[in-house]
Amino acid sequence: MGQKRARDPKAQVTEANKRKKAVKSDAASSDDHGPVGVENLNWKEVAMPDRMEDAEGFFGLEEIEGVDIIKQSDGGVHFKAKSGKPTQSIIKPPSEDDGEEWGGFSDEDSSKKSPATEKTPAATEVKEDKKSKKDKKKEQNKAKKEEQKSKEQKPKEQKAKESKPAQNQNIKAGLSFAALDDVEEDDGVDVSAWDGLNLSPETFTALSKMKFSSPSAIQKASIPAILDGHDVVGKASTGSGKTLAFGIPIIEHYLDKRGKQEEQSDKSEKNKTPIALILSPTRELAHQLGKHIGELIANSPDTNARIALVTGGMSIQKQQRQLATADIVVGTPGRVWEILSTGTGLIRKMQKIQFLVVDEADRLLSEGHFKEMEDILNALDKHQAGDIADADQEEEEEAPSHRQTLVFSATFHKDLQQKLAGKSRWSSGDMLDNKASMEYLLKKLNFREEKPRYIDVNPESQMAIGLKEGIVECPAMEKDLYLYSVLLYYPKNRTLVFTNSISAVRRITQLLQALQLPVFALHSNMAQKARLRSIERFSSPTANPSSILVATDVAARGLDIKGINCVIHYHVPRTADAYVHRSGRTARAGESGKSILICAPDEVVGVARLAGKIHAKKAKKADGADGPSKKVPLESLDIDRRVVSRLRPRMALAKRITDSTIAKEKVNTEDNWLRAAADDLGVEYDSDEFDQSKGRGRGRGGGRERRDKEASETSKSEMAGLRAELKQHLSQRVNIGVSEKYLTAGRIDIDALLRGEGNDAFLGHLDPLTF
Ligand SMILES: Nc1ncnc2c1ncn2[C@@H]1O[C@H](COP(=O)(O)OP(=O)(O)OP(=O)(O)O)[C@@H](O)[C@H]1O
Repeated sequence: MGQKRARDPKAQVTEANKRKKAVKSDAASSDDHGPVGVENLNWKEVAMPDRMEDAEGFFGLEEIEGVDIIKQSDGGVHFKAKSGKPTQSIIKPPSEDDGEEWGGFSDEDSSKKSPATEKTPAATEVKEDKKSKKDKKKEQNKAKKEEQKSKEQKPKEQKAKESKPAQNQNIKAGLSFAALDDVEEDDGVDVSAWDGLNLSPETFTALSKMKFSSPSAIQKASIPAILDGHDVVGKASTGSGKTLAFGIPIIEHYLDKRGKQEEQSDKSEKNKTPIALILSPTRELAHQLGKHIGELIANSPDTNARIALVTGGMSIQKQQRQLATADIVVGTPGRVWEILSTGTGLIRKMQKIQFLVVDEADRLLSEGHFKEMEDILNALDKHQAGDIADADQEEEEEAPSHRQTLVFSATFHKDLQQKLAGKSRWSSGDMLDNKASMEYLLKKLNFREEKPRYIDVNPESQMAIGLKEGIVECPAMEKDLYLYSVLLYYPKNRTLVFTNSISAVRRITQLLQALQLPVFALHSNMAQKARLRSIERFSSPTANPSSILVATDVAARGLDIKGINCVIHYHVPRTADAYVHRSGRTARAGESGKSILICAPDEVVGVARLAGKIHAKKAKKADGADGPSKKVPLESLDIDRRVVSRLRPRMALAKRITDSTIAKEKVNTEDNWLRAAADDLGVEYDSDEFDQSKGRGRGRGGGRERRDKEASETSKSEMAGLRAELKQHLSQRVNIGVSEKYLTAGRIDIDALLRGEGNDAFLGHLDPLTF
């Protein structure tokens, strides 16, 4: 099997590589050996940003330097290397032959392959004698490892050549371009800590290249159980590697299945069925899951598993095309169901999946996703279902599921946890309330085993080990000021600010922009491309290290952005789970991070209760006492009063600018709306008359309307004045008690100031916050 895999590299890409090899020697010697053809020029692949993966039909880009183009009298074009002789090639109109670069998503030439004899990975597999299966696999792995070792001893040059096909294959899979950078094979780390997990050499190589030297606790516990064919319910803290806990076994299954198909010469694209459906509650998370598993594939030699991303906000036709040849489908329930229900036979294909993964299960199985989840789960288990028309008419028939169901989250509320762990019985009854709906969906998951393996690697704490939690108390009307102060206290931190509403995201983003901070917004009313763009700008390694993302809870779950040092809860989260997930955007994968709640006095009691709930087990253990501890593990952070008072004038100006901009936008939108309505009714619209009639109405909201109106009436010159004044403030450091006349009077470390050390937002000594 190993040999076959070694032979498998895609002919197309190998061709391209051969071409490149020829080019390099041609180009290098063009001076000596005469002209080179257009296809033989020294083209270099251009690394594409991740978001290009969504560009319709855009496959890749190559560039070339140092070539002169000479026009001929017959209309042809010659090439000449700048320092060399003219070349002979003539640009031809594109012909079919020129299409060799384009592979798209159905790039394999299925006509060359023998017809498929689809072998469904059925429940019988799990009943196989596990011991003999394991022994067999161990032997295979040993052989494969030896083969891999001998490969690794090949000269570096040759290895580099071999790594190319894997790169291009993954471009075909439409995933992370970031992962496609050339990785030197000997750049990997020692991965012997993964030895006991019975993984393939391909996965070992990928883990080594990804520098994952050892499995996380959830990976160590879940991977063997999943490889052994069990249903698994996995609970582990945020950022602890749950994605690969199910991603690795899926890829292992793919490699296994591909091996079997190779043995049977069964490679038909047409009869291909996906092996896994991974459901996620948000689009961003689905993209990230695809990207993360895509990186594993990209780093795994000769592995060409294809991932289809099926989320809203993107072209449905493209997703349908991708889905037809996908090995792994990652999506949000709404769009997945939208595509499945188009009646093109996809349901029948999806019924053959080996893995159903429900990520962030407590969210997916609760309100909001009920209808689509129910539809998807029903469709997966319908007997002989072809398309939705058939499915609707058929009698619902329950059959034991052949697939494995994998359910993961950092939080499972108690009831769900007990049900999943098989500790309490399903109740039948009224399906209308939320709890009953969840129970109903749980039953619909249709585990293949009576009791799934329940793996909880952190029963005591849901929070990441490296996370510090703090609380800043402030007057209710001064949250903006305190938020700004905290941001200035931690100037070189990448910070995620959570609010409870879209309008707050908009307002705070504008406010911080007015204060010249590098800030981006994320909420569900933004267009999908804008959402992804915000995340990309915020998370890019080249982004400002002080970048701020202001978001609703759409960013609370699952998002894995490297280098977030600080999470600020501008609004107190509505539930304890939301607090856990929001805070979990920092201190990931063993890193450290801070989570800071900004609290008005009347929110403090609720916050203490919330924190007590989250830390109850840990506190109980520490105290050795019964019941929740009174000690709340949130550190109280004291913001220096001088800082607050010195920042007040800036904030007042920034607020006036922001309020006025927002009010103007609102008035314009309202005005446009009323004008359109008046047009529709065929009446004349008079804004003054309308304002007067509004003014006659009394009651709630009148004050705000008046304020909005006043703000919207700030003239252009007033706005310019406000902006100039604010600019003036922002051009100076915030002086916290230093005489600027006598800088050398001893209260300031001049050397440090000249070296640019310390917090350059302030002038004078500032005690750092206690964590
Ligand atoms: N074995 C490992 N060693 C080091 N880093 C790892 C390992 N496995 C995964 N990671 C990294 O850990 C980070 C978090 O992983 P992942 O997103 O899967 O966490 P999670 O448990 O799903 O978090 P959440 O609950 O927030 O969704 C990722 O950046 C991933 O690359």
